[in-house]
Amino acid sequence: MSKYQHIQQEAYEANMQLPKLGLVLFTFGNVSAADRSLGVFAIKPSGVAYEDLTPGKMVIVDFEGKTVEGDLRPSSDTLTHAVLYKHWEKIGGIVHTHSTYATSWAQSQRDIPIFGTTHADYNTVDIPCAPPMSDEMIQGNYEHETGFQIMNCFAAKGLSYEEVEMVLVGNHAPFTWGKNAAKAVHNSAVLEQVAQMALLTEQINPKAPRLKDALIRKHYERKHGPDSYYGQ
Ligand SMILES: O=C(CO)[C@@H](O)[C@@H](O)COP(=O)(O)O
Repeated sequence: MSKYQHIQQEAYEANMQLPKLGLVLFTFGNVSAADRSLGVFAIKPSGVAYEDLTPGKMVIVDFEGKTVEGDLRPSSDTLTHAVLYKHWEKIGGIVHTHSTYATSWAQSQRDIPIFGTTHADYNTVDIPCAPPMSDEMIQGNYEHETGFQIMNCFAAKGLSYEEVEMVLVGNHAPFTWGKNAAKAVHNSAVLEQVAQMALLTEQINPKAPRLKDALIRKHYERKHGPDSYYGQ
């Protein structure tokens, strides 16, 4: 019996939500669940179909990206997860998908504008898109650099990972996170819905106005409590 079975179970259950929510095709995407007291996370094995997953197949990795337990190869995005766990100390779960609408915004290299209250319930800012990798980063370790691509974007925009729990990686696809894997999966589903609504909004009315800040504040604080608004 693995001493990591608790996070293997958490990661397994969260991974199995991705196809149920329509967020992945085939073996796309991956979810991880961390145990900070042990300094490790459990992550989906690379290239394994969701229907073939079991809790025991989740690979245990430390925050340096080194496999601690497991015979299967961890997800190809493992180093991105490891960088974020190492530097963003409050997150307990991370999701990466190639969900259609969020990925289309990521490929367009645009932030998702805040057009409505669905978005405002979860974020008071446009959902950020991290600029594509520099030539120098591309020559480096791609998955490792993706973690820094995300953190550099948040630093440049003055965003807190504890307030905004989602990002589009330019020319790639979305990553979301949260206090645990289930919350990160919830954020991935919300991101995909908001991305689809925003695309349709712009198609219906290319001049659709952004939501007024006063209404963003009202909606966000209704859900997250007074003085929780952090603005654009
Ligand atoms: O981002 C990508 C590919 O661009 C990955 O999420 C996707 O292919 C899934 O890879 P893994 O099976 O997790 O190694």
